[in-house]
Amino acid sequence: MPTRPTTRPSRSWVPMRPDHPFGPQTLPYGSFTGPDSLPHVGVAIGDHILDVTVAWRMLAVTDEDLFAAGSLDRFLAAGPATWSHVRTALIEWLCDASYRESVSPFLLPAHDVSMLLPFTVADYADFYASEHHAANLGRMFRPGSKPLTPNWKHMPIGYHGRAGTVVVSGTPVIRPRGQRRSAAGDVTVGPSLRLDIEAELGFVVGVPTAMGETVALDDFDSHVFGVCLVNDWSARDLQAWEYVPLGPFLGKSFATSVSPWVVPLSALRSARVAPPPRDPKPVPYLDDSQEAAWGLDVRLEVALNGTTISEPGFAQMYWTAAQQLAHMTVNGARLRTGDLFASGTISGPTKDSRGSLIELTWNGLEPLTVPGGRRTFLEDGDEVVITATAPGPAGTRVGLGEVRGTVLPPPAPPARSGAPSAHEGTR
Ligand SMILES: O=C(O)/C=C/C(=O)CC(=O)CC(=O)O
Ligand SMILES: [Ca+2]
Ligand SMILES: [Mg+2]
Repeated sequence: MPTRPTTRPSRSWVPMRPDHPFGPQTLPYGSFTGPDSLPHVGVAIGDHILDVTVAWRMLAVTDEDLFAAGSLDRFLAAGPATWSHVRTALIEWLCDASYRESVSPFLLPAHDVSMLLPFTVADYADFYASEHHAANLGRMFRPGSKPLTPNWKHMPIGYHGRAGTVVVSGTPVIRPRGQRRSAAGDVTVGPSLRLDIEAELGFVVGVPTAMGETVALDDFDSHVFGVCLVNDWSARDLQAWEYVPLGPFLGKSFATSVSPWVVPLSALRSARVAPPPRDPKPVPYLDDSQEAAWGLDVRLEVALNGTTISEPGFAQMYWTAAQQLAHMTVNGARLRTGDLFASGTISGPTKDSRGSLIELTWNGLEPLTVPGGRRTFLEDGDEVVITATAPGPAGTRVGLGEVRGTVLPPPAPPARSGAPSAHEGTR
């Protein structure tokens, strides 16, 4: 385990409450619509956003216009030396009061701006790294079999998702349509009747690899820039009918929401914790017993219509992000800047730490009561907000912000499908 740095980050001269999760210990990066209506890169500081696209041009003593395009893409690709150089400059600008006059003009009130998807999502993969979640889903999807499949403790199980439907927090989620099979065995087409959430962390790749290259466990920090929050919306009825034999397809490809802020790994050093013990010992490329292996003590909160329904903790995840990246590249598949891989649903051992509704309501048998009524799965109009924080240096908290989404009804089916009633089923 690496030692925890204990130096307190300097206070910022930007006015904010002292325990603000977006204090100078955090400095997450995002993209927003600037005053000129174009995308700009911003860094959150308290309740403000520093317009980095403009500030970098005016203040940085470098020719490199890293942030001109208004997305994080070029910065992500630039790699660890640049990430660290920029963070050092930002800390100086925002904590050294002698910069107040030169930097203040580039601060905007955060509530005035609209946030954009922070980077171009290249490939999107989603893992399944919580033992509690995997066992719960196994019990519900495969009753009569062992909860964990025989491969689960040998490799981080995952699937490739749909990068083009990754959306920024706040984007409405349209209830997906698709095939589902009733308990009686009838196959119908219609809006999902079992729309669910999955509370996850996403890891954002900056530095690419070439085809054939692999990323060893201890090379993780050379490639991965930071972390965001993910809600992997899931249509459980579509999923249950389609997933054998190739895994999730349309049940998870219609929308995946991410938080607008990407928190750099360097802000999460105080949140590193030892991963749980693994039994059996993983194969050599996944064996981190000789490495400075780490999980993250990120604590999430899931709210449905304004009421907290779960508080999952990331620290107990069985597989680490470094093991996931090593696994994802062991076959030589290349990484691209903007690859996003999510942890899998974060569920703990207790009922109030489960990261999906299918677990919280035990497959719909134990409804929850929230504003709006009793819920098993999501109704149209429901709003889900996932927030998270992690320990920062010297007693501070590092905020990961939030990922938010409201469910909208699907548009009417195309007219040429005729009278929908026979196959639409009912909601
Ligand atoms: O066990 C299954 O068949 C399905 C599991 C999931 O739906 C989980 C999934 O998408 C991965 C995760 O988020 O943990
Ligand atoms: Ca998932
Ligand atoms: Mg998804």
